[in-house]
Amino acid sequence: MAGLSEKPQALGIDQESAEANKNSSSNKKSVHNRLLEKDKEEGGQGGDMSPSAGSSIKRSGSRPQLDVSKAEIQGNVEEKYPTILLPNQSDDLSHLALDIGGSLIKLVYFSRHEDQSTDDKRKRSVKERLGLSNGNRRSFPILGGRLHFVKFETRKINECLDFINSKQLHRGGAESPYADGATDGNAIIKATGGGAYKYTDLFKERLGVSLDKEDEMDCLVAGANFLLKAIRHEAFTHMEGQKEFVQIDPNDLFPYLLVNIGSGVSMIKVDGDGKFERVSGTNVGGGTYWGLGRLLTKCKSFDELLELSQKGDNRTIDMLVGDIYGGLDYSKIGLSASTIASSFGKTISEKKELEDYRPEDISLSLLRMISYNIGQISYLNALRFGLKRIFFGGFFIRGHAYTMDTISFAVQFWSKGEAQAMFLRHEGFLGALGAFMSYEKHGLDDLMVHQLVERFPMGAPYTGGKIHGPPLGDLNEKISWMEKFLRKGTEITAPVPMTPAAGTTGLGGFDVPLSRGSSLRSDASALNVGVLHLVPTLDVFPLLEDPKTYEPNTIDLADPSELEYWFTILSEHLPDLVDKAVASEGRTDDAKRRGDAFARAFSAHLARLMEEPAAYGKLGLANLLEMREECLREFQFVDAYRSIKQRENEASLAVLPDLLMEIDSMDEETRLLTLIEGVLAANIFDWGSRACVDLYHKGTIIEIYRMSRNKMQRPWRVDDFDLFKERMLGTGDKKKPPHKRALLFVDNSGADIVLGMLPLARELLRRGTEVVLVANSLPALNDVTAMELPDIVAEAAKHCDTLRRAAEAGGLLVDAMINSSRSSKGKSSSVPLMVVENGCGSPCIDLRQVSSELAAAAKDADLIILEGMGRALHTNLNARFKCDALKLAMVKNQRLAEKLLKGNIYDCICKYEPAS
Ligand SMILES: CC(C)(COP(=O)(O)O)[C@@H](O)C(=O)NCCC(=O)O
Ligand SMILES: [Mn+2]
Repeated sequence: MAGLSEKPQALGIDQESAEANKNSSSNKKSVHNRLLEKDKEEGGQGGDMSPSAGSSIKRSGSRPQLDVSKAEIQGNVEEKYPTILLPNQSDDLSHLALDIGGSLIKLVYFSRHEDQSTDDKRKRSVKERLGLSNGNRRSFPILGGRLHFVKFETRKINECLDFINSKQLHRGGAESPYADGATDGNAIIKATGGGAYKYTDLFKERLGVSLDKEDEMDCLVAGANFLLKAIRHEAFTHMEGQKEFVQIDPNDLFPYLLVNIGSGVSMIKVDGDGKFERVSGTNVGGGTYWGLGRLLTKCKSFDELLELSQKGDNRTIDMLVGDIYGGLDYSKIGLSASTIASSFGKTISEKKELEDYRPEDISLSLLRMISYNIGQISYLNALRFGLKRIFFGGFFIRGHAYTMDTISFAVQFWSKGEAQAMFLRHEGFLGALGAFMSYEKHGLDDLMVHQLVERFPMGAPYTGGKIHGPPLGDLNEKISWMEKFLRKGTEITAPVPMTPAAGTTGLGGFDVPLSRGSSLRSDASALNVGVLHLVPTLDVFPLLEDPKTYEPNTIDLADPSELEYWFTILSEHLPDLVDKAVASEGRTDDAKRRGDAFARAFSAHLARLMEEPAAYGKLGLANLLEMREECLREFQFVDAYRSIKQRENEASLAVLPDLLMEIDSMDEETRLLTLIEGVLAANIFDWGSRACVDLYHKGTIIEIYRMSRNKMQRPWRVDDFDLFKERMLGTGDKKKPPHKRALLFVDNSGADIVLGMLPLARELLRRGTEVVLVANSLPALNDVTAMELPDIVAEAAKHCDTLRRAAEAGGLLVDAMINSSRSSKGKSSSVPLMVVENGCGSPCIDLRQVSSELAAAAKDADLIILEGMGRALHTNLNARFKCDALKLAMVKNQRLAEKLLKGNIYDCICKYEPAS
């Protein structure tokens, strides 16, 4: 019987190793503490502090056991064994794990991310004020680093060994001081898969490391559990060529069926972390497809066979219901004429030999037969155990659209639409990730979705679903690589047109899926796997009404026309952006070279995403805008709009006193309206909008600002001002208490912040509301950053007592006021003005991942004001909050104005939503 006799992958739970693991992790803490104590006794100099012989913990002998430089006590110093943070200690962290399969070697490795965040005065004062500490770092020693996913063909194992060696991954990474030293032969790498046994000697010989074998099934399940809980859109469905990402609630994940399709197939019922049972399997799997396919078609590789199937037509091989019923459906039992009645059934009744059949058709029939069979058995097992979800993984799938479609069809067909097959973006890395997680506790399994950010470095569009090439060491190598690729030809970078959404081929329930189009590069639909950044300081914004249903993006790029439009906009903006970026670095030759490489890299990302919009996961406009900024940073452009921002700040600060005087001469109601108008008008200074940039050639900053203010006519396109005014000023005798704390999500530098948001902040402060200015952590276009804001506030405060007192009270003016004759510090009765960073480096904001500073500041806030197109329109227009929310933006794009608001460019929105 299928799946029972041979058990090609009958890997059960290894009780003994599970026990050993349990013991070793419970021992770990005390050993660790003992080590610390011992180290303290010996003067804390580190040195050779390897655990005593006989310890159950296997540690690499190739690296020092403890590096206590810059050690810091965390948490309660009164505790007997306080946790000590060892920022330079890498021994705790194992850097590499492998899954060595028959055809592919998968690597997961960790690199420590240099903590570039500066602990400046602003940060320290915010931390003090909000009662923040670095506490969460201690429970996640691995955080603050990155996980990389790389694969090699097993037959080219030497390339893999070279890669490990060049990056010194077996010695703790190239940054480790021990990278160049000789190993003493005790270094250990966790590995799973058959190759962990087969290549033990080779690893020892070439790298001097031992492979510590981990059970394959343990690893698969651990990897799948981690991914499904920690990556927001890890799972997706695949029907008729369309991928749709599925949001899995980490608290409602279990039980599920994991179907791993390797050479054979394992079906695993997963009930929790480390709790699983292999409930079934089938010996008809990937090996069967490849083996039979090779014999029947003479193909030389699995990929070649798979590629052949894309051009096949299985009707020449398979016996369909219609073949039996004279072209008719067997409608009584619900079978259409095009349903496969018998795989390969047609070949029995014809006087044809193997050579008479097209290899393409054979490959397709075989692929459908096997995928269909696996889908059916999987569904029956899900039914047997009452499992709602089936996740498919394993090397057989390897992101192949047609395979996924066929499995999905089978599950849908047999379950009559009740069940759905799901696939995993990192499906190839489940085992390697699980092996990585089997190292002693490093906190990876405690990670939360919001602490992970996936980024796609410049190589992503080129590697696609393919095997990784040699490592690129530094920026110069990256640039040369880009240049080389451009010379080599365009076949890799050029977008491959998608097959138009054709109709079905008339094959009924198992029609050949659309993804079979021959014009589609075979791996084009495969998904990229990015680098996972583990960021301990990210949090979910606590004022979101429902984080589970929150969707940051307003624009749905699943709509092809939207996608094309925004891709064109971004491509057209590139030359100007490169020009600004190169200018920001003094137009040196080096900057020009980096500018070119950036333009190529970003264009390649765009081309890749045009080819496969889901290649990097769920795609929204915010992701594209952020990727552009990330790509600039990758080529070391730290702040492309630096000088523009400075110029605009200066010009605006010069007119601020006049503006404040004008505002102060107004009655309360006119003042509030003027302030809101001011914010909307000043939001015109946006270097990311093509129309605005064209406008800047037509006048000075102040002229444009005046023009914009003069055009502010109500009603605005969305106009809730009266509602907001009522909340702020009350009606008649009915006054409402002021808001306790307002979070102002500020946008652009120059007039936008100085003449728009600061005067509004001042009004709130005057009314007794604490104000928190929330600004970007990193530059994006001409957006003001949290680092820049204190100086701007200090300048503005020279013209305004309210701002000065509030800034002092908020600890913002420590430096600026040092020479002040006033000594009101500490005695001030003013409510404070603070600046917090938002955790982003993008013009948009995803409120599921904000800085812990912002999350802490939000706790006492009862009003939030989101300003600008990026934060209030592209993202968050539809977001609902637990507190009052005001969304203010000028729409600086004609199409968006038409589409979203049935309006015109330069229309404004003032959307007020009281707390629900
Ligand atoms: C990048 C932006 C979101 C920045 O807008 P902001 O948040 O500064 O108001 C916006 O400029 C934009 O959507 N630009 C692209 C569209 C265009 O050029 O028309
Ligand atoms: Mn902006």
